[in-house]
Amino acid sequence: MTTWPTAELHIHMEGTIEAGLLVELARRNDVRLPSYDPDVLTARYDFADLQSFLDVHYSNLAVLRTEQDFHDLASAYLRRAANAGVRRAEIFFDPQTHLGNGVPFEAVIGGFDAAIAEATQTTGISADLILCFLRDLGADAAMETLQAALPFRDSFIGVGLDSTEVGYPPSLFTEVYAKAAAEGLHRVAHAGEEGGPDYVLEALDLLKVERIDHGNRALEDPALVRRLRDERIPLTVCPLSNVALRTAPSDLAQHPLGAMIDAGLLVSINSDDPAYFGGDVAENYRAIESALSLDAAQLATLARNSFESAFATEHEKAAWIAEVDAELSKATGTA
Ligand SMILES: Nc1ncnc2[nH]cnc12
Ligand SMILES: [Zn+2]
Repeated sequence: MTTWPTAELHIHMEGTIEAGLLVELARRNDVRLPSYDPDVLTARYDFADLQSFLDVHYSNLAVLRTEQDFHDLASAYLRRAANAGVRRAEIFFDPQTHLGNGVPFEAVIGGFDAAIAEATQTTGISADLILCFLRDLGADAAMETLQAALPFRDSFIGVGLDSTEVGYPPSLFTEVYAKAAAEGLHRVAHAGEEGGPDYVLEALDLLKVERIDHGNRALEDPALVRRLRDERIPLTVCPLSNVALRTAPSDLAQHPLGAMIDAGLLVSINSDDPAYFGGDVAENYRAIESALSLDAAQLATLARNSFESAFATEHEKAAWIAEVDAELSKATGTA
């Protein structure tokens, strides 16, 4: 099977913490875990919904204490990503979680920045950070976080919105996103993962986002689907995440990606929190390929979509898209 060159645009750095590293960091920092056996920890990753995942996820993040920890987390992800075909990664991080754990911004950003610079040197991967606000902590906390982050403005390219969705609509964050736009930051938001199509509309109209993370429930509103198609608004879709969090049917063949492709939407394939949901981005491509019986041309379109949706230069995107085209020629024997 082909490993497609891709951009990974929906990936939470904290959600890449494999159980082995989790245990290593817990021992390093003397933090209690329910078990110190990575297999036992992984076996407990069985989620009823988004919130039940978030509870485990945030609790695990107590193991991240020092700049070295953040460096090691990012290095491990970037190495795996490069092996999974990722040429460009736009990586979410949740500073509020770490600030709440008493870790200074400098340690988080310092560790991530160093790891990204090293990975770019060794693997050629291109990567940038997107600072996410935890929507359940509210708009005032988000604004404070943005202000606290501005001294590190050069270390991230945009802002996002994640965590518990239902009950925390995008409209709450209008002012924060306006401030981010004024600072020249890109804007994305999780919407339509558990929340309805109205959350997607608010993210577009009030937050002026450039991409929607997930967006599955947009399909419930035909006028919104037409708008997403006509305006080529990217959706960063996460198939294995949706199955693991039960926001899509357990049979991947029923995943809304098929309908999104049929509707002509600008969809890309992503892993979300690969340490918890059973696969990296390449495994998401493979799972979707077999569940939806996609052919090489359709997979190449998904890969091209990911680059088209990325916050990179047109020159970089064209080079990556040429790699996809070369891979397609190889896969179809037309090289
Ligand atoms: N899938 C997801 N939805 C919302 N917040 C998240 N944080 C990490 N993964 C998330
Ligand atoms: Zn996500």
